Amino acid sequence: MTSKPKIFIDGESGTTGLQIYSRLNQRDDLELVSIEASKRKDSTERAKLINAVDVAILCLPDDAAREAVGYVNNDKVKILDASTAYRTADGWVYGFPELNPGQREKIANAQFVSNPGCYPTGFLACIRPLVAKGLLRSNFPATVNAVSGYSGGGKNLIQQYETFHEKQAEGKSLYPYGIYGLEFGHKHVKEMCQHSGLSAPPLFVPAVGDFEQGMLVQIPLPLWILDNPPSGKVIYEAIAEYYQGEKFVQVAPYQEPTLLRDGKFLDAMAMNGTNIVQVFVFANDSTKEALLVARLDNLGKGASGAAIQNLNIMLGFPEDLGL
Ligand SMILES: NC(=O)C1=CN([C@@H]2O[C@H](COP(=O)(O)OP(=O)(O)OC[C@H]3O[C@@H](n4cnc5c(N)ncnc54)[C@H](OP(=O)(O)O)[C@@H]3O)[C@@H](O)[C@H]2O)C=CC1
Ligand SMILES: CC(=O)N[C@@H](CCC(=O)OP(=O)(O)O)C(=O)O
Repeated sequence: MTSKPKIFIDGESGTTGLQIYSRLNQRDDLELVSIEASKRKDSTERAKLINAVDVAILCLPDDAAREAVGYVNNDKVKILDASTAYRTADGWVYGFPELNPGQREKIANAQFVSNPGCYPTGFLACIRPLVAKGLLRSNFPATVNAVSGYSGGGKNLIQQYETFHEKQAEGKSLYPYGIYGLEFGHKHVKEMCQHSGLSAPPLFVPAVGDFEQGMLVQIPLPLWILDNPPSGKVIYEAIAEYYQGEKFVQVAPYQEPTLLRDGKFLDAMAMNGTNIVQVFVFANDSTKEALLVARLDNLGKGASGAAIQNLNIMLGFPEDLGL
């Protein structure tokens, strides 16, 4: 590798691509290679650039990402894919460094790394430690209720919301909070199942809200269905121990009311602009109920921040450079 690694972002003008670009553009330890605007979707030009850099970051819809991977003919080029296309594929390393012991080393040594999805990042951050430590059996029937800011839907959804905001005075309406994915089988379910270690797919109900960025992922735990239900404190301590020393996965103090706005509300936007996913454990031992919540910026640890963290690992740089 050259002393200044070359990076190409395919999809540089999309929501995820732009955020990666603006963070990398401030660094002088990398050389950003850009495609001419008029050739943005020109396959010959894209293929040429992909094979001419040290790392190509794909910030594209799934089909275009598959196309880009098909162009790779240089085994020295590393690919970091932000799309859903390869998150459960053989031959790819899952880019969630904190998820399992040894995951960082796998990312560092891989040619092909898939950047995790925003919702799966929240789900996996909460559930993986409990499955890995045997506190939840692998056939636990997990459910996930989650809300994302509208930037989670990329340029198209952003434009729909922004158009609505501009025309609001004319009485036009757009959903302030809407659940979706009601046919089930959302594109993230397989990813959540495979990387959590659960044997059955979680029942996942995503939602979008009228705020641009931010995300809450909730996993209710009806502990009374378990033979030996752990207490809330035991769950908290298991997760806190799993992520001890991690900078970008932070476990919030147990049942700490000052973390709630007005002592009541968990604000979806509090991690915006950071690469941190926060994990919360709420529980009532007498009713044997618990709730795990992850809070993250869907474009931070849910996309662009995670991509930069992975890029740093892939290049052998300190993991938190530029974050
Ligand atoms: N938004 C989010 O919160 C997250 C998104 N992701 C993933 O990142 C990827 C990109 O998403 P996002 O940034 O939101 O999407 P956007 O729609 O905002 O951006 C996608 C970009 O890809 C470009 N593009 C589409 N087809 C091609 C092609 N054939 N060749 C070159 N460029 C192309 C688009 O250009 P044009 O607009 O001109 O078509 C656009 O600039 C997706 O796979 C998504 O799943 C990951 C985590 C979170
Ligand atoms: C609000 C919204 O529409 N969100 C998108 C998920 C965001 C995304 O593109 O998925 P990744 O994070 O896996 O890339 C959706 O549900 O399809």
